[in-house]
Amino acid sequence: MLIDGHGREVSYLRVSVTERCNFRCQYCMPEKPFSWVPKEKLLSFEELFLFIKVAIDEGIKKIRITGGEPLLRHGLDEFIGMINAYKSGLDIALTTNGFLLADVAQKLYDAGLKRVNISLDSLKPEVAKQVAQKEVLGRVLGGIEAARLAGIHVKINTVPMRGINDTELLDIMEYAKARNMPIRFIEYMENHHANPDLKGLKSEEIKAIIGTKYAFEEMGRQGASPAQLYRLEDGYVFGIIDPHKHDFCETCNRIRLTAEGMLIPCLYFDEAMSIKDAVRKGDVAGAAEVLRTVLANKPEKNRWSEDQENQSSDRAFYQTGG
Ligand SMILES: Nc1nc2c(ncn2[C@@H]2O[C@H](COP(=O)(O)OP(=O)(O)OP(=O)(O)O)[C@@H](O)[C@H]2O)c(=O)[nH]1
Ligand SMILES: C[S@@+](CC[C@H](N)C(=O)[O-])C[C@H]1O[C@@H](n2cnc3c(N)ncnc32)[C@H](O)[C@@H]1O
Ligand code: SF4
Ligand code: SF4
Repeated sequence: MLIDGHGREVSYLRVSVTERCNFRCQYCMPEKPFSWVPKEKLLSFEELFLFIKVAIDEGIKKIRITGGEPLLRHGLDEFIGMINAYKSGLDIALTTNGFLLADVAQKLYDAGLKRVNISLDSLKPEVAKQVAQKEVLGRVLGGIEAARLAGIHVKINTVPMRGINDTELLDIMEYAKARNMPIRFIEYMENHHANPDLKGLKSEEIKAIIGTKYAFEEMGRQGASPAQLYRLEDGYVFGIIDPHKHDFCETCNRIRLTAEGMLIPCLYFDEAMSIKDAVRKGDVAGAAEVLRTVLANKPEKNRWSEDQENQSSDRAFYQTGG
């Protein structure tokens, strides 16, 4: 079992397999970065897998593949197959923008992927284009349908933004509800890489919008999940991820690994330690040592939750994987 310096059990590893992306979302990567990490600095799937095995042996039970856009990396199905074959009963999931999903959904399912979280910020082609700065909606919706058809459990992620998609939150929720897919509204997390003019909606505002049409009751948070859950009268459950609240980090159970091998203890802060040397030498004990050190130094909470206005993180979401 992995316990961090604040006594929290850490059992969830998020692995970013690339920082590159085919979208330029306003809240994440509105402009192409000055340079990408050169290929030789990225860890191969074999190197990532070496660390993942160490992490599983130490107590990781849930692994989420993310990015950048993870489906840009070729052979992702084989990578998932490797993890799936290593230990039974792991919760293996993917977070994707869905654009490239339709063609690979069945292969991913066959490799062992049972859950996918797909970002959907609008059901209007022109608004989706405004957010991602590319014509995307048709392919994203196609990806969602293909994943469902393949038998993958789909969850929708939506970032509510003032003046962009705030009039559509009910429609997006109803789209998810009609397909029996859970939805999470994610509060925009201020970061220095995003469009500086962007304003996110806070949890109270999101609830007020849903409340104009539906009555719902608060269910609290489930286990270590960051989402606050709400149940409509007909039983449908929606969630809000609210990192600006103080209680959000109390049950944090996760760490993040980037495509170049930086192990990140918290999404907000810049601190990280590299596992690259250890895995490139095949040094299992060294990799386990880095893991323990990072856990010992995991921050108690982020700074989005502090009372000052405009707390903004230096971390790029496309590098950490969100
Ligand atoms: N601040 C903060 N935000 C998080 C954290 N984990 C997830 N989020 C936010 O929630 C978004 C959605 O997360 P997903 O990638 O769908 O993963 P998840 O919420 O762990 O998904 P499930 O496994 O389905 O519960 C992330 O991209 C972040 O924006 C966290 O530890 N801290
Ligand atoms: C960084 S993306 C990576 C995976 C994939 N490209 C995608 O968009 O789903 C993971 C998640 O982070 C969320 N995200 C990115 N930047 C964010 C921000 N500034 N605030 C809140 N959520 C953000 C996205 O909406 C997405 O659900
Ligand atoms: S949120 Fe995902 S899809 Fe959008 S730019 Fe970031 S990594 Fe790409
Ligand atoms: S912000 Fe940091 S401490 Fe809080 S839940 Fe996310 S990773 Fe954990």
